[in-house]
Amino acid sequence: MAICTVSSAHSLSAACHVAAPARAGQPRQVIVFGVGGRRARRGGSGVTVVTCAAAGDAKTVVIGLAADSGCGKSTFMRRLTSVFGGAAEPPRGGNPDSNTLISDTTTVICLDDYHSLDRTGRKEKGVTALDPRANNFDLMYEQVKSLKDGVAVEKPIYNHVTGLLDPPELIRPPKILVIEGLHPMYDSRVRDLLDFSIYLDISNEVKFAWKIQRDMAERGHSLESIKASIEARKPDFDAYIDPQKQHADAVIEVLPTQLIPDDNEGKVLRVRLVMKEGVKYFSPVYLFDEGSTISWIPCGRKLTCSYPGIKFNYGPDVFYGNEVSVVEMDGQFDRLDELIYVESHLSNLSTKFYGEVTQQMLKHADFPGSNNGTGLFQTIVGLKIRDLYEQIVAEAASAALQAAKV
Ligand SMILES: Nc1ncnc2c1ncn2[C@@H]1O[C@H](COP(=O)(O)OP(=O)(O)OP(=O)(O)O)[C@@H](O)[C@H]1O
Ligand SMILES: O=C(CO)[C@H](O)[C@H](O)COP(=O)(O)O
Repeated sequence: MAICTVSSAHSLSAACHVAAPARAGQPRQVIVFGVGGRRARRGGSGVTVVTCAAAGDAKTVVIGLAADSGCGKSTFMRRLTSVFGGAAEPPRGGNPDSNTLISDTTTVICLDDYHSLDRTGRKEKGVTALDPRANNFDLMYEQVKSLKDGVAVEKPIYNHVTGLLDPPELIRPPKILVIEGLHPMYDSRVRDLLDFSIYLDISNEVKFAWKIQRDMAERGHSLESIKASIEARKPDFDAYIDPQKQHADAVIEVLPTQLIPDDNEGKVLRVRLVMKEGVKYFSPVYLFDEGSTISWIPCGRKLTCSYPGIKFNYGPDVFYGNEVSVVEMDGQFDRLDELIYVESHLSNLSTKFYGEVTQQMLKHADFPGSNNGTGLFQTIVGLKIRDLYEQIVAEAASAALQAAKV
């Protein structure tokens, strides 16, 4: 057991580095005397015991998922956690309005919890939740860093029911931490902590159609109020949220179909999976032949398609100055069990067995987007994240073995 003093209650992870040199296979405990910080000000003793990870332990892998509200983040998270098995649930016995979801492998935290202004505060100051001034990026950085370093944190909770900031909840370092919300890639310090980042890019037309579906059909909002809310958010969305996509390792773009001329129903979608080249532990998926440019209509004997059919495109491209590979699917599946035919023509899927993508899609056939490219590409990215995690763990284990030999 080592002893040290830190200048802020949020620097607990630093204590692990200064007080006890890491040894392979040996977790260490450090007693920390905090000389300031919130914990001490709240009347706490200022003394904390921190358990630090052993050298060679895989650090928490951190994934960032950015998107506007109502753009499918929760649906994507359900697909991702399902890839690892086990159900994701809010912290047991905690705040019923917690935004956190915990499963055996993953903890998903919602960055709305780092709003520094509550609903009334934003109204008084005339700022939206998308505005960086309504969010505490220092705390976001410190807590994500602590979790990545293997140290538990007391994370605030933004209560969407009351619009207030509730007392914090304890978050322990998981194997995989997903930070989802409006700003996972906005602050460069937080961005640098991410092992992989995804941006869900929903075009305005489609966002509007989904908002109507949820907020009008399911929540009783009027068409006018939905339009007004989208319009009110747009300037801040364009200024602070949308630019984050240039930093993403994978972008899922959701656009209106090009198979139906002047379609304005927004039911059939064209979805593009844009994958950055050269990202550590991530190799882009391809269709038929890596690096080539391909247009493929799979409809016919092996894939049933009704109007307007299905079209895939694949090829290299440049996205915000970065080399990327893009797989695109326009249209929707009639029969999900036939998806295996499409899956067998895609390579680098990081599946563990033949047909795993199809199996995952069939398992969640009731999730929104299961009959089109949104569900398909979210599932594929979920498998890629599992693969990335397994590579990082294997590398850490091999480093620990090396260290033990030395
Ligand atoms: N792939 C999809 N295809 C069709 N509709 C979708 C799709 N994904 C989401 N939706 C629609 O958008 C709504 C919001 O989805 P979801 O709850 O996953 O988004 P969210 O980003 O987590 O939202 P919020 O941040 O507001 O909680 C769903 O109720 C559904 O109507
Ligand atoms: O953009 C959002 C992310 O979910 C919300 O609008 C923001 O968190 C504010 O929430 P609420 O409208 O419940 O006060």
